[in-house]
Amino acid sequence: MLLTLHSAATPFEAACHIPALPEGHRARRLHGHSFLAQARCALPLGWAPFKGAEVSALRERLEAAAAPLDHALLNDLLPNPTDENIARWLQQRLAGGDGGAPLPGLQQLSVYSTTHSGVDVDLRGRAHVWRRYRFQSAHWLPHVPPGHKCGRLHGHGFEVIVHANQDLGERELSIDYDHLDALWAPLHFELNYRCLNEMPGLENPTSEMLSRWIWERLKPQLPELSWVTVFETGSSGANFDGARFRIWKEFTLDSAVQLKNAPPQHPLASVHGHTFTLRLHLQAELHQLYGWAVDFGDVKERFNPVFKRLDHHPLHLDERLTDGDCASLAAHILREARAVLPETDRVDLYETRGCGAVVTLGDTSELIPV
Ligand SMILES: Nc1nc2c(c(=O)[nH]1)N=C([C@H](O)[C@H](O)COP(=O)(O)OP(=O)(O)OP(=O)(O)O)CN2
Repeated sequence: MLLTLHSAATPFEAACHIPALPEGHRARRLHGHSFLAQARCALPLGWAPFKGAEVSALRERLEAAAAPLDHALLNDLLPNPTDENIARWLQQRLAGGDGGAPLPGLQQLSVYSTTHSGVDVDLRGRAHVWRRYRFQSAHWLPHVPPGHKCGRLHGHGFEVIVHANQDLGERELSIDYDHLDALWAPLHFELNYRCLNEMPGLENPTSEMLSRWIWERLKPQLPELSWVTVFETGSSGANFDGARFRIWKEFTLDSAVQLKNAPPQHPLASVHGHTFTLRLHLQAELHQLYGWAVDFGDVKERFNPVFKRLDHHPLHLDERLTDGDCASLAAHILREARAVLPETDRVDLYETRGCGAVVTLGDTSELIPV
């Protein structure tokens, strides 16, 4: 069954200190962040003023709920303004606690205090904490067909996101990211400024193999670990959750749109455009020899005809598209992608950071931070 989640995000600038942390901890001191709050919702039909206005209406609702946080001292509103507590506070306001209309279908509320850390609270109230790390390494893929560019020694600025579900363990990770940093530090030491192929267990260092290698090292010490994300490049990567691998490839689409159902004076009724961020997600068994689910290069090549029909085009003039809103476009892209890449089970499409839609045939738990 196809599930559509609409997504909206709003930034806010705020000061805070966290008295619940131990004496001497840096975050007990007054400090500040450029935060981002993001809501993902399975909105019922008819919730927005017109079909296609879901993202803008959701953004307005989220902005209203988050307004008191902007340029504020968060401790005036919350005694311990951790990312998790801010997310729960926003969740409660979106449920009608701020006097506004209760937001239906809220699946996930995320708060990121930085671009490298954040917390997602799901509809059952479970907190998922994530933290992003980087390392600089070389590798080559020894089993790829002759002439494949990844068979040559090359390198990447790899990024890893460690995702933890607090329900799986005892710790309140969202209050103190230092525990994750301490567990990551020896892995960073092993991986950074190295050639990955020389490391035991990484003789074929695809993103998939690397995500499993990291999982196997972290999980015994971090029962909360729920999955590991490896970004091999800015546009491609893999997730491993202890059982299955998922990969994604990201594209940018620069296209014009116009919403069919917008009333004449509404801004969305005029021809406008976006640099869309499009992410295709695929699930497949690992190839025995290559050690990957699907080659990122193949994803790009097989998807290219679909991409070319959408990129630098006026999408509102394309008769195959029902409308130009993110959810309609993402549903169309998922259909077209599956015709050439049947392993595709999800499409994320954002018109601006955090604002867009996720259309999926699979589960939505593995949401990668925007
Ligand atoms: N499923 C996988 N496919 C590929 C992997 C991998 O680990 N898993 N690795 C590679 C190469 O190492 C390559 O460096 C990365 O591939 P790709 O995303 O194609 O890299 P680009 O940055 O060159 O992508 P562009 O979109 O063309 O810029 C290959 N495949």
